Amino acid sequence: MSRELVFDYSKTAGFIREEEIVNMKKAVLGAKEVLTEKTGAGNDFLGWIDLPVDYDKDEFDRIKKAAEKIKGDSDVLLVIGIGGSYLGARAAIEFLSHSFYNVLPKGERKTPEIYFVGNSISSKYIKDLQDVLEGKDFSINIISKSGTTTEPAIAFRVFKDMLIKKYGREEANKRIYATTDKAKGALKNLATEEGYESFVVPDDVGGRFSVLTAVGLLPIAVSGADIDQLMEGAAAARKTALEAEYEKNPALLYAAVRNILLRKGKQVEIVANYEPSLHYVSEWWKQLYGESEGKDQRGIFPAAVDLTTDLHSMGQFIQDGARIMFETVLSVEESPAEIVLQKEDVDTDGMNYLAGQTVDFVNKSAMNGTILAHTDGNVPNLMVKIPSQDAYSLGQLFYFFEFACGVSGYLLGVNPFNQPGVESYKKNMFALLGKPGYEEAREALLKRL
Ligand SMILES: O=P(O)(O)OC[C@H]1O[C@H](O)[C@H](O)[C@@H](O)[C@@H]1O
Repeated sequence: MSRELVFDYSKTAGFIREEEIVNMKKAVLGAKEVLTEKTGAGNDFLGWIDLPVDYDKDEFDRIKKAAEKIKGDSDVLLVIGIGGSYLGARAAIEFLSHSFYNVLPKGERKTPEIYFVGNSISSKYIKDLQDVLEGKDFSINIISKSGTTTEPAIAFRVFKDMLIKKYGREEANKRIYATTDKAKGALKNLATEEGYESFVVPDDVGGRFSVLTAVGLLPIAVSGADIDQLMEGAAAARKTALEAEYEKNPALLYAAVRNILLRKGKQVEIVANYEPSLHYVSEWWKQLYGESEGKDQRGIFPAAVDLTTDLHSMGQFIQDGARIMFETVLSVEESPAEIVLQKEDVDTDGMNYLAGQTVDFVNKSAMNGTILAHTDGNVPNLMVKIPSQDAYSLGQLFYFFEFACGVSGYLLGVNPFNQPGVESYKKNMFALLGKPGYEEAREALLKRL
């Protein structure tokens, strides 16, 4: 079986004519050139394009060493970050690891349980996590490119304090790993002062494009996943994205098709998976496309469903509600597990007709049936075929989506690499929190509350 990721838009027939794809070629190749020649808006944030082949090898080795240390001295790794500083790692770890922490697959070495915190400001969540840590050895990976984001900074205060109480400051500092800017920001200053081992988020890589830097790689390595394979998969997808002709280039075709659909009024893209372990891949994708394209009153709204689960809740709307969406299915071609259904003596539940079939056959039948039902219901369908649930395939998937996102953003006419809109809530929050310098805004807001 081929190891290459496949983009299949054959189920858009009836919505898009092949001629329309041909007509987009010039614009897509133009957008690709703007991206790769670095002549467009946001061109100081394109470090991710060459990351899979041009990364800091010394740091990569340090990441592996740090991961080994954490595996050796910690039952738990806390990953503190938000947005692009946690979604990629979480997507990868859930995609690649066992679904549960309380069992150990045969022959596998126990790796630390990994919990994400700092991605919300929930007292209950923090307290519950403190309960989990009771009596356990743990380390912290605090991740913030800016080093000043409120949510992770709050969580870091709480868990750093817990770490120091448990181990004393000196040992605690050896259990803290800071991934941040190479020179600036509050976190960098703290890391320097306290002597935390530090990893760098390169200046020219924005948060949502940073999964293949230390941001993603350290937690992913701690989970036991193969980060060499991840980078190799990404390098393969990079080669295809840069070199393959338009007609055979998954990233370029995906960018073309979604922009054609948008221009036909399809303003929502629903990414659909059929594996619970892909839930956070969809979340990562939502940030990538939402922050990159949703600006200047433009963009496709990125949504996601977990199927078949959500067919029993959102399925009605997708099939029959306002016709504003298209669907992009993430299909894992080969399931890593095989469960065969057994025949029962008395067929009370009427399921004996499936005896001898695998659960994955049922899943794929549900998927194929749903795709046809949704296209019958006027929801154009795109498909991203992921060869298998391994690090190489995931590396390809990450890169494919990133490259397509850059091209798609330029096709749309926006700067795909900034996120000015995110600041608005922060300003209000700082004012309400009483942060120095926000006094005037505070007065104005309090009147409105
Ligand atoms: O890594 P940080 O600087 O803490 O940023 C974390 C996240 O929050 C910001 O507000 C941005 O909207 C995201 O793009 C970013 O990934």
